Amino acid sequence: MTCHDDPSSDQRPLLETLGGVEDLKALAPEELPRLAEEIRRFLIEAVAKTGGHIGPNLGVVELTIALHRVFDSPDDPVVFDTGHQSYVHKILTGRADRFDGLRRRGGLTGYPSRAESEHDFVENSHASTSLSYAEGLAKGFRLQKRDDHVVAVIGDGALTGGMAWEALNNIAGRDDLPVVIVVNDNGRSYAPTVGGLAKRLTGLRLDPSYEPALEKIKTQVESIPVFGRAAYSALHAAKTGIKDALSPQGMFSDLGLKYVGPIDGHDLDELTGALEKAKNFGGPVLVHVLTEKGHGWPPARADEAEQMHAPSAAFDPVTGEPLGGKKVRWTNVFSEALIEQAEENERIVALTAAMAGPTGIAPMAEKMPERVFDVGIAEQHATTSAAGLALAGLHPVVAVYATFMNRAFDQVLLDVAMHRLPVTFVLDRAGVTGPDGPSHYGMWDLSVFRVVPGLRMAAPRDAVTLRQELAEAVSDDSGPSMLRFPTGAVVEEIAASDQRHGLDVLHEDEEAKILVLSVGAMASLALETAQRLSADGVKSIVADPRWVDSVSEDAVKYAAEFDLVVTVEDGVREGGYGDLVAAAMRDHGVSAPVLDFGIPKRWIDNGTRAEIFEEIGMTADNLVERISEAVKERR
Ligand SMILES: Cc1ncc(C[n+]2csc(CCOP(=O)(O)OP(=O)(O)O)c2C)c(N)n1
Ligand SMILES: CC(=O)[C@@H](O)[C@H](O)COP(=O)(O)O
Ligand SMILES: [Mg+2]
Repeated sequence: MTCHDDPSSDQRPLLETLGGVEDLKALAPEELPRLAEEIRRFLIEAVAKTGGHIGPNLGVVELTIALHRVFDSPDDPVVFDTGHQSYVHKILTGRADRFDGLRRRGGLTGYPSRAESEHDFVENSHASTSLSYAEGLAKGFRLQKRDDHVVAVIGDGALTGGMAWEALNNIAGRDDLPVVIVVNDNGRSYAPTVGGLAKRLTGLRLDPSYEPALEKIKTQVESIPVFGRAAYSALHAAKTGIKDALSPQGMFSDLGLKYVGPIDGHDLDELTGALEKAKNFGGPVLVHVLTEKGHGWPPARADEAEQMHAPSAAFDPVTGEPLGGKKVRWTNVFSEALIEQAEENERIVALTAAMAGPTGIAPMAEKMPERVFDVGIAEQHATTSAAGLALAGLHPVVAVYATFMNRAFDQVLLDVAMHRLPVTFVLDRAGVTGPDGPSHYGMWDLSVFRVVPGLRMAAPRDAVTLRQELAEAVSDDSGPSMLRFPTGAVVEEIAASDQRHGLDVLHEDEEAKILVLSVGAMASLALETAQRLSADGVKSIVADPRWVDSVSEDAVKYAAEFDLVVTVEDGVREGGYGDLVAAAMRDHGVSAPVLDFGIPKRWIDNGTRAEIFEEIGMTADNLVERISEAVKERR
């Protein structure tokens, strides 16, 4: 343990002296601003190499320092909502030396990880869950007569998710729960947070009667020689108390929640005072902390669109500019195609759950602001609001990441499909994504949504089919439709040589005895496999079904002409397209075996998309080997 009595005694970077939270608690208060500065510099240098959530984490440096000095993690669990802002927490809990592998296979994950540390609790990267975890933990502590606290750090964006309010209702219903809710209010999700809640929070943040008054007091009092700081910290307590009285906190206190704030989330003294107060309150309390996303780093602050929320690749540590070339991504093609469709059809409107930029909706919002709706991080509401828009005679397009669509299954099934409403869902990041880990893989949609009666599902294989299938979807008003495509760069065209039995033929050997059905972007892998098989004298046809929610009788009869049917999909194998084809063939008495390649039903650690495909055998080497074996067995 390094002596911290006299900060000047040890000029080593403080960060290097921190082995864990105990070392942090041993630091003198006057050393903390230097530590915060070191952490900021460390974050920028480290995340610039790997990509990651630099903006959100620069915003919680002081907050996380204060949290770990006031509370006793892990006895007092600190639960981070969404978890993308937990890098500082990882640094302070002894993992600074592992950031060179951030978000990389075998390295530090970009979210809390129980395998990494006893200080980590929630690994799910989906927003708005933290308060429910905290409420459950606190009830468990009460039952076990534990007198520890539970701290939940939830962003203003995550607070727009309905589940957070379900939890708040329960937390506020019991005044004995030792829950400290820290609302990390930076006014942003990616873009500025939307809705009445956001307006209310902004009102509190921008309360003119408070900010300048505070600034004046701070400057005048702190300038008093010798006693200035002591006098100011004494005023702090009084000010926070006065704040409670002055600023109308109806929104939370009406719920029965004790409200503390708003607190300057970059003022360590103020934060510490407020968190100490919350810790000693003895019941559920909400601390409203005002922070800036990207705080302390001009390139992040200057990024109007997203304040460098989540640069997925390396960037220049000085300018923040992305390194590496720009490629045309699936999202870009969708973004342009949506505008083309919307310009031709004024009934088309678009909805996003706080991700207009990442899902490609933003350009349409620029051009047609009255026809684009950002509902906050609220996919369930987005879905049923779209049902309402459809009932009003419009054709809504709901753009979400495939993994986040999971939570709106009931709304898709009953609020949209049972009413046969013309809503088109566009699922970006479908299949294996990579660095964000298993809760971000869009691997369940093909299995989960294909059981929805009347929902048509398309999986485009390239930019051309994305445009075509989006046009087909938004012009079909007979019921709902869903398109899904992966993250990353897109191939402009994988041309079909023929169309037969509702299939696009992409590759055809003469006298082929194997039919390979590839779903969406898996066409490239299927073609590489077929070419390798062909060279070995194993003849096949590769075909793309385009619409993957059903298999026509015509297509099944065609499959009966082959000795072996192979399916390849970027989705969980259980209940996927391969199962659908096998069932359709059984139903029609077609006996050819089906060899189905999909993502195994297990939690797969993060990595690049290629690393994960290698791990699960979604490679031409493995497909060639497995198909060749199957052919040999049939001889
Ligand atoms: C259910 C769900 N929808 C969308 C996302 C994508 N997402 C990740 S972070 C984020 C913004 C979070 O905003 P906030 O909670 O305010 O945290 P901040 O980044 O501002 O600290 C979003 C929309 C998600 N993780 N989960
Ligand atoms: C935390 C979160 O859910 C998003 O920020 C996500 O990390 C973005 O993923 P992409 O990098 O694929 O857009
Ligand atoms: Mg926010």
